[in-house]
Amino acid sequence: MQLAGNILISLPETCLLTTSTVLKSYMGEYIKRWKPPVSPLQALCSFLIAERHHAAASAWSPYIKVLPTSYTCPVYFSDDILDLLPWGVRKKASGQKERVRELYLYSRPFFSSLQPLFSLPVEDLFTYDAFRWAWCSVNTRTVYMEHAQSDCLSREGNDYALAPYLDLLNHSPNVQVEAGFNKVSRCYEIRSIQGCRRFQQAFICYGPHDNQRLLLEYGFVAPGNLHRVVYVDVGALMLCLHKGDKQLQQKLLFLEENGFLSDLTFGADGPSWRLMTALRLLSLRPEQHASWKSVLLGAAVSQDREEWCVHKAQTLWQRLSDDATDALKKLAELTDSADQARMEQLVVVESLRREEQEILERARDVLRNLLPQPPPWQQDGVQNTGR
Ligand SMILES: C[S@@+](CC[C@H](N)C(=O)[O-])C[C@H]1O[C@@H](n2cnc3c(N)ncnc32)[C@H](O)[C@@H]1O
Repeated sequence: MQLAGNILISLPETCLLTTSTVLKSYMGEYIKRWKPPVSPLQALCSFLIAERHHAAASAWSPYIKVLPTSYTCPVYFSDDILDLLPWGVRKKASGQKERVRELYLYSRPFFSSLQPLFSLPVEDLFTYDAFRWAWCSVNTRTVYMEHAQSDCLSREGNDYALAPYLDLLNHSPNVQVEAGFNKVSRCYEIRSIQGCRRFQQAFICYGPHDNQRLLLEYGFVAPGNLHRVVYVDVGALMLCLHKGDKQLQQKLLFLEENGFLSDLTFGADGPSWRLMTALRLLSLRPEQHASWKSVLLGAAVSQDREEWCVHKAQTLWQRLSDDATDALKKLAELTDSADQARMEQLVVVESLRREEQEILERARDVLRNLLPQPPPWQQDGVQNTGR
């Protein structure tokens, strides 16, 4: 039985951990005094680290105790595991790791100012490891809740709320919910719209995310995700292009200016429209310059250019497929000597790569059908009788 329209969970405002909680706490005065103001994210991370240290003495202890002690998000990955990711998400993950470390280094003077609150040296408490844990706790578990800007905090987004108990809900791409703070009941409410069934595990949807985004932000992959795709990066695209094309740079610039050099993908239903459109533009001969604009609007130019595009898509497909197979081989080698934490990270990466392989398998069949089929007597296993 569907639970459409029913409230799945309603959490009173007093149970939410937000920047208001932090500003009203023992840490509030320190934050208010600090210049330039710390960001809402820094404030929440600092508070989580301090509360974890206070253990049973903290009012938030029942919550902190059930938080994961470590995460399978890429900020925890060592370089050899990052190297197993597809190019685009690897680049984003490395950037994210760098930003978290920079934020930690930037926050250290503020952490030092908190020394009067602790008997232990703050350097032993506010370590990079603790900061990374707090950052992942905020990044993977907060719900969106707008707050009024506070003069004591920097102007960066102040829309985080840690919501104990409510944050136990896992993600499913197949459900629809409505979530938000109800100003009348003063509760954070999640209402089921579609996909939740009585007596079954309740899921919520974190957003229409593909698997790379889920891995990057939440440290997991959803098998069979209806938003799953395999990305084609510009580097791979360049490798399969004809270097003798004198208009190549001009074409690439034109594609970039029109937003056609990103989000080029293969899905289970084959190469995306954007990928085929970019290839179509790249396929044009010098004398077809007049067709550039119409191609971006979806026009096909000629049968031989269409075939060129499908062949290039097949070359790209092969590269992506080889890359996934290669990564899975290397992954198997690392698994042999992995401890539990690394093993959990490898399982997530393996799951991403296997999903990729499955998408590509399906895309291959679609690609085959895009080429004109040879007459029956030229197909494998069919004898031409000469009649
Ligand atoms: C808001 S928490 C959900 C509760 C979490 N499962 C727990 O036990 O604390 C988000 C985290 O749960 C995990 N998660 C959520 N949905 C998942 C899913 N469909 N499959 C695997 N892990 C999932 C991921 O580790 C993610 O970062």
